[in-house]
Amino acid sequence: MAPKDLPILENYDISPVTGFLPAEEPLRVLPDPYFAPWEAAFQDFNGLLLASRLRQRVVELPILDASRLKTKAEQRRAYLILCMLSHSYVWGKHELAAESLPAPLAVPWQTVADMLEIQPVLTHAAVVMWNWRLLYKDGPRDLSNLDTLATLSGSSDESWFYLVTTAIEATGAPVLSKILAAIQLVREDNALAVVRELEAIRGIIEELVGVLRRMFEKCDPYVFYWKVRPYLAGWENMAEAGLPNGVRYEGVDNGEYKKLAGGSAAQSSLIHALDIAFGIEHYPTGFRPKKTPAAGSSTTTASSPSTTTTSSSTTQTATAEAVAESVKKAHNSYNDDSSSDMAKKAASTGGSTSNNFIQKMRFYMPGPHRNFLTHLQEVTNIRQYVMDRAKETPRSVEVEQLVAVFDECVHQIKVFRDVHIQIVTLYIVMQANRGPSISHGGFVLQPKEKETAAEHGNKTAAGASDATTSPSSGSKGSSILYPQKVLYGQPLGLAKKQEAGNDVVRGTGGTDLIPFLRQSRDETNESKIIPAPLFAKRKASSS
Ligand code: HEM
Repeated sequence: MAPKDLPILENYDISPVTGFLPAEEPLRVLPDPYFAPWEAAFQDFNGLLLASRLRQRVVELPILDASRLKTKAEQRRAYLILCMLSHSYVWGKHELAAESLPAPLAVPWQTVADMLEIQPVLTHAAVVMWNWRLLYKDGPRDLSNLDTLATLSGSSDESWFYLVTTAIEATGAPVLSKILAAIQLVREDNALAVVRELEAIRGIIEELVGVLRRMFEKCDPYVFYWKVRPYLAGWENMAEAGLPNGVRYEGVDNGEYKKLAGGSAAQSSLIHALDIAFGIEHYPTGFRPKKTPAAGSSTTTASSPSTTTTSSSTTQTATAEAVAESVKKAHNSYNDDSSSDMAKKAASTGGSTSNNFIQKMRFYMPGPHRNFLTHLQEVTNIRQYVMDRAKETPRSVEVEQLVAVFDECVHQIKVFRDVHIQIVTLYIVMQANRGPSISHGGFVLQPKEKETAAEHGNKTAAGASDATTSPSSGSKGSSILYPQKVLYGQPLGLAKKQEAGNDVVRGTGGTDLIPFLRQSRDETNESKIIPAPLFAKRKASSS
């Protein structure tokens, strides 16, 4: 049977030059004056939020007909506006979270999300891929020439946070054509040419690591954790933040609650494409399939996630639908299960599960990009080829080179994940452990804390204005000099101080963050053809 055709990037809304980023700069304003009320609210929304008047402004908005958005560029601009206004509305500024989103936002948001085949919740696509402009029109898409169109907090730290990620997408763009070229060369059994493509890919991944490291330069971890991250949160696993059921979208699906995860670069199709190209598989946290290191290679005893097993004879559309369904199932199932339950389930079914957080993140990508990943999964062959050639005895120089460069690529993805873990440790774990520098963490007091304060006869504690004499959940009194010692009960949103002795910090999807990220890194490392310890030894001796 003839192998399935390789995907053509342009058919999936992907540019060979800019990758998953649109080839043209995102629109700075919607051209149709009909949408002027949205643009006006968007222009003012940072100020309205600060003045606690955004919610009032939102309910005054008309319910506009989003089907009038004709081009993809217009739909993306509208989606960005509606994502930022809606997350600002739900989380507020020093306000209790709102569990109902008014129709002027909810109705068009759902319509635009359907048009883009994405979810009506803030995503990586909104804030990273469709939220940039070039400072100099003819300049590069890198950190010397990029600015954001909007931020939720109005801070340059938030801009940098998005722009580093935008620059990663731009830097990684050429990798997509090279992956496809390598797959074609494998089909032609042209090992030497595959080596050349992989060398180029290795160089690009190294560049990605370089850009990622620049996060530390201009994004302050405190600002990120306490002022930005709370707004990126979605409404899944947010009971503690006051949204146990998610958010009701008024005028949509009979006003049913939706539980949707918030924005995360785990939704970056670029990183998913690299994982697929190099055969890196991820499993639920706590569940690791057994490895059988044989002849310098490693194979998993667990069956692959469902996306890897789709028959290549099915039509592209049917396959895309099947996989969309499987991603949806992974999403729902992930919502229902804790990661340890999933691990048990995975173990009891011989490891056959696709309920991994990373897999679930495809649900939050734009439809064409998700479909591209599905197609790529169906044709990926590089890893299998390198493994097969590695079994040859004796190995030719060419095969030695092939194995070495394949492992170098995987190693760079592993280094990317190492740096990412350092970032998450500084930007999330350490901030959560230190606590906020104002005692209420910048969040509104919840009624029960006010009552508790009143019961204690401490009048000033009920207001957030005086941090010097307030009671806290943990310690007695505080000093304005050492405010980080004291928190008023549970602050809202994702930003919260860790309780002493509790070292579990959770991600937006409810994952136990560090074990999840470490496992993802280790799964990468273990995907080398030459087992990782041997690879390290060889690398040390060659340098
Ligand atoms: C301040 C910077 C960053 C922070 C604090 C951060 C935080 C996180 C967190 C908490 C997760 C766990 C999943 C979740 O709950 O969303 C995650 C996953 C992930 N992040 Fe980031 N991230 C940052 C920057 C980036 C950048 C620039 C990229 C580049 C594309 C990236 C790519 C990923 C990927 C691919 C995952 C999925 C896990 C994996 O594949 O190993 N992150 N990140």
